[in-house]
Amino acid sequence: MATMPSHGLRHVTTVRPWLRNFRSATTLAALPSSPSAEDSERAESKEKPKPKPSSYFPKRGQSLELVCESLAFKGKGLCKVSETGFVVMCDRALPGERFIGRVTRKKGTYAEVTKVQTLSPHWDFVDAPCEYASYCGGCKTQSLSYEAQIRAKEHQVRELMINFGKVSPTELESIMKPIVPCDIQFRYRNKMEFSFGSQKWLPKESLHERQDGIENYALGLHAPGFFDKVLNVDKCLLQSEPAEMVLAAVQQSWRDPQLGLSPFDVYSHAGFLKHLMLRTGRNVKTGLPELMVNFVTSSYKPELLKPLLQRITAIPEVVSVMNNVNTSVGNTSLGEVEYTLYGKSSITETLRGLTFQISANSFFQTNTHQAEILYKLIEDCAGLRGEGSEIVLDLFCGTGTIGLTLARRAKHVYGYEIIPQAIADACLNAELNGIRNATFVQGDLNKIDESFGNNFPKPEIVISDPNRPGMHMKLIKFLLKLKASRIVYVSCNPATCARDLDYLCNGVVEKNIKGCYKLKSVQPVDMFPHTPHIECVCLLELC
Ligand SMILES: C[S@@+](CC[C@H](N)C(=O)[O-])C[C@H]1O[C@@H](n2cnc3c(N)ncnc32)[C@H](O)[C@@H]1O
Repeated sequence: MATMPSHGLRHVTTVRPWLRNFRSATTLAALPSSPSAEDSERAESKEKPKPKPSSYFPKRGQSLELVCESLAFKGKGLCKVSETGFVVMCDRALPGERFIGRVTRKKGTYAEVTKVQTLSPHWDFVDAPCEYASYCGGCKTQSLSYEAQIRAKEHQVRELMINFGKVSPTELESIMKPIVPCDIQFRYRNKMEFSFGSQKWLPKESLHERQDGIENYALGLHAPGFFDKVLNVDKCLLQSEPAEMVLAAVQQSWRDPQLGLSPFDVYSHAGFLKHLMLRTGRNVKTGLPELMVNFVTSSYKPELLKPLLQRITAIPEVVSVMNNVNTSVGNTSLGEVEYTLYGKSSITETLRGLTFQISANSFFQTNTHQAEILYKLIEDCAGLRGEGSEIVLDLFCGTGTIGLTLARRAKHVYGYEIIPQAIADACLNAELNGIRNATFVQGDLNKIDESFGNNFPKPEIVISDPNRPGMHMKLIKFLLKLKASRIVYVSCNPATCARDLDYLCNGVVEKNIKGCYKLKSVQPVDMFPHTPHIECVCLLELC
């Protein structure tokens, strides 16, 4: 389908008042307001007086006609109620889309709506290649052109850096680099986890087709907001071709009543099959893909899996079939015990010239292609002299991938991580690559005390790659006291990233904490096309 014509609203870049509304309802509520943001808000309000958004609050169940202005937190569409400017967030509303939304939830100073009917479609429309795109929680923006997706992500980072990071717009202009797009927009994921379920999720219009028993079984992805319902999928365009073949082979046979297989039921806790995890790596000698299939089951009954095993091991890329047994009533994919049903117990992948061994439960960057680019950016920011004289502190090191890629040019790398298995993998990966100047330690970085800095020599470079909540204040205080020359902050959540950058640069006045860093660069990277996720690599230098 042809691209939809754009109109005047498309290039609106200063929509900051929503952040003021939105901020108080997020985990960032405690942030002091940004003078630069307030100044620009004041400037805007002088130009165009509007009724105070706080004086208006739509009722639950109320229908509103809305236009989505941009994408915000979690990729939700940001809209403002006409006349009042009141902020409304809507899942799956895309920029430019005019629609009727029904208010479902009031959240602090904004409301959430669900889309009832699209009146006119969004800008930059493209046909979504995946048949499940409009239901699946994975790819929410597949029908938005890729160019528009990355523009929206870049815009989001810019807004957050100005409003939460308190970087002035002029300064940001000189330090924020254009987002690095992902050249591969499909088949980029090396890991997919599908769930077995006894209740198939159906779109509203097909609910009358609901059947009982086997017909209601599903293997696929949880429908957004439903822990008990699974959207049955026969393919997923994000995974590799061999993984696609395995999924098809399992789908063709697992419901056969003669096999006696049943999905785990989250209510009755009966049933055998919990998850199907597919991981794609690469044979380091041949460069060809190799695949691990991991069945997560509620008990250990290998004879039940035998017929499936026969089918999937006929696919040449399958080199490992694992069985993680999780007997708990919960539905997590981590097994208490792990069995190798076929082939090897791990697969391999290469990243920045190093080899990594990946087992069923070890963490590894899910987009290997883009991780190469991300890690190169991190290396560039770290700016190691290469004489082997500098100490690197790798915080939130996972399986040590970043630290190990830097170890070649460093004197020593010290990595910290909370998950013991990840630390074990990091040590194994160091050994596998003949790296002896790296030490990985298990520990909770949210619980460090005064003595933390005694565990390693003073580093010149700190890499910090926290998960979504960002860094704990204890760690911020530690870094401000440590005063390493450079901090490379890698983030998968630009909101908490902007907050932490502000703390490191400007301190926290209420807590009498002084900042001592200067933000030198902000580089957004798109690791996951069609999803709301945004990665950023930021460089801070000691003032
Ligand atoms: C975004 S991942 C980064 C992993 C690694 N740097 C990489 O690139 O592969 C964040 C890591 O932080 C770890 N983590 C989360 N909370 C932690 C905490 N409180 N203390 C230490 N590590 C933590 C997670 O287990 C995870 O491995």
